[in-house]
Amino acid sequence: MYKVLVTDGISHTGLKSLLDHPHFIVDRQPTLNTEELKNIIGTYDALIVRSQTIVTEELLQAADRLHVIARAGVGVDNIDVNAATRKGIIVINAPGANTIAATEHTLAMMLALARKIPQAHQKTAAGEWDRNSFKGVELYKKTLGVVGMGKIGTEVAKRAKSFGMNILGFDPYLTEERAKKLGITKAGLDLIAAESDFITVHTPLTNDTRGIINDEFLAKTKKSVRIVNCARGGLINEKALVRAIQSGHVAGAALDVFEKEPAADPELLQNPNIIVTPHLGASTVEAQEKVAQEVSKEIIDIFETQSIQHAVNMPQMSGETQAKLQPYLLLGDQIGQLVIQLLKRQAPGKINIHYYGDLIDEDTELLTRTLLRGILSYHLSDSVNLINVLHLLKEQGVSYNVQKNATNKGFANYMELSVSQGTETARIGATVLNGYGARIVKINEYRIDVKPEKYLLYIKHQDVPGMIGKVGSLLGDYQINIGTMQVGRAEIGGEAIMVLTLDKGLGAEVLRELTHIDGLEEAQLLELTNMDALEHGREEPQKVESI
Ligand SMILES: NC(=O)c1ccc[n+]([C@@H]2O[C@H](COP(=O)([O-])OP(=O)(O)OC[C@H]3O[C@@H](n4cnc5c(N)ncnc54)[C@H](O)[C@@H]3O)[C@@H](O)[C@H]2O)c1
Ligand SMILES: O=C(O)CC[C@@H](O)C(=O)O
Repeated sequence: MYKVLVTDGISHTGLKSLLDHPHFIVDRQPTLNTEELKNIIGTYDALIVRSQTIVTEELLQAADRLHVIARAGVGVDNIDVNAATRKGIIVINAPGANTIAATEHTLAMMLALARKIPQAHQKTAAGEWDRNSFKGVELYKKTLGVVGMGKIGTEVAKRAKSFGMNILGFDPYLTEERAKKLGITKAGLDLIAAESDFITVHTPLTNDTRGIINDEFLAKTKKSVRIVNCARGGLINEKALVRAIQSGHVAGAALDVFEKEPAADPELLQNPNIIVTPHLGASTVEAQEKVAQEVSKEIIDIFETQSIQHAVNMPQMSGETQAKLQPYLLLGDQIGQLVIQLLKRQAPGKINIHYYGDLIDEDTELLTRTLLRGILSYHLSDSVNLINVLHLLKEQGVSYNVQKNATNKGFANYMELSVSQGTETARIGATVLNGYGARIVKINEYRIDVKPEKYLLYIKHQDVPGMIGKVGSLLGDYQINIGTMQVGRAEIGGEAIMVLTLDKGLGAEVLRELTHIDGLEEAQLLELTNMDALEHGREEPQKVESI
């Protein structure tokens, strides 16, 4: 059973798939304080939060079992993602599930700002019939500057166009072609400042975007500009905004998000030209159901099938790419494990990965992480996973290099992994053969054809007659059944290797006896101890013996 802790107000209906699932226990605790959360987090496998719960490094230190943190929404700025990554915890979100809600809230705020609706409502509700103080402005034929043309920015732009607005869009990823298709103008920040009657921000809060609307920017804006922020507090420098409104340069602002939440600054909250909502952008029945549904489904997928779609600390890939890469991922983990054993269990110093043939057209980042995890897992066991593997490599001072090559090395797809320490290098080449499955086709400089199995006996020997018989007979004496046997040699009569798949493992005694055979130089049992786990998603510690 997996235990899931749900903090913050998350839609009950949206959590249904988790609540009904026989493998999950869901615990809803929306009112925990930091200390209470820290005291109980150690017993949970997954945590679902909205924006209120702050997931700090300190909290994560107590999260011994935590495998997934799910943000039922988009922004993950309430989660210390780096600390989660270091701990190997997957952080997922639900991008897109609240796009429409946030878009509609932005438009509602823009219209309310233009027509002073909250101010008019307040006075009218208080019994005053004032038809003179609330003359607004129209959106029609006005220019809207959209900073951040991602999902929400784009939807806002589309809807604002239907009001007859001219749209200027700024986003490093906005191409001329997409701008043209949307019927908007691709602009820089300076043009947005100079031309816009309304400006709305829709970027995440990053080092680059913090204070993107500041004194300097506001000084370049048109007089009477109106500003909307339904993205993240901190994108607008609040002090600068208040100054610009007080001076009469900026006509007003509509804010759903604040530098500090809950917002308390009276200069903002009591300013007659600023309208505010308490971070309600995503607060619709539909959006809340959808974010909860999406993260629930993904949590089930992660624990039940290891498929991850929306991790913010993992490479993203489509389901189609994931399905295509699946056989390579399994093989990648296996050759990662084997290559480090071939290096005689030394810690890796340098790792080289080469992809050839069909693989060069795929997004191989996840495959690379899988290979690297296979290597590191020998020494670090299950503390290494696809999330923290790059961090751990860096921490261990291990460098890795990935190259893609269009030549096919005789196979439709081929990957080669080499690991070095000092002057020693171990190398494995592998492929997935259409209709036949995974094969190891190279070990060091020797060509071979071996299907990866749980127990592989690797023997280095002189290429002399009788060697196969002697090895077979000794293993027979110990009741060790041989599944397959493959030999590879560089030249007749020179050095050669033999790789046998065995039905069971063998101990140091057998290995020692093998090395007593004349002409047999080295015998090593290579063991893939997580074969079952790889297929079913659990990992077990590894054990290897060699002589
Ligand atoms: N108020 C709410 O309740 C609410 C609800 C949903 C989302 N949000 C917030 O809205 C924002 C946008 O969400 P989204 O789903 O559209 O995200 P998104 O990732 O689809 O889009 C963000 C866009 O910002 C762009 N960007 C990044 N840095 C930039 C920069 N320096 N200048 C210009 N553009 C830059 C990116 O290229 C990207 O296209 C996020 O901050 C999100 O957290 C708020
Ligand atoms: O959970 C919320 O209500 C806030 C959501 C929003 O800020 C987001 O980034 O998705």
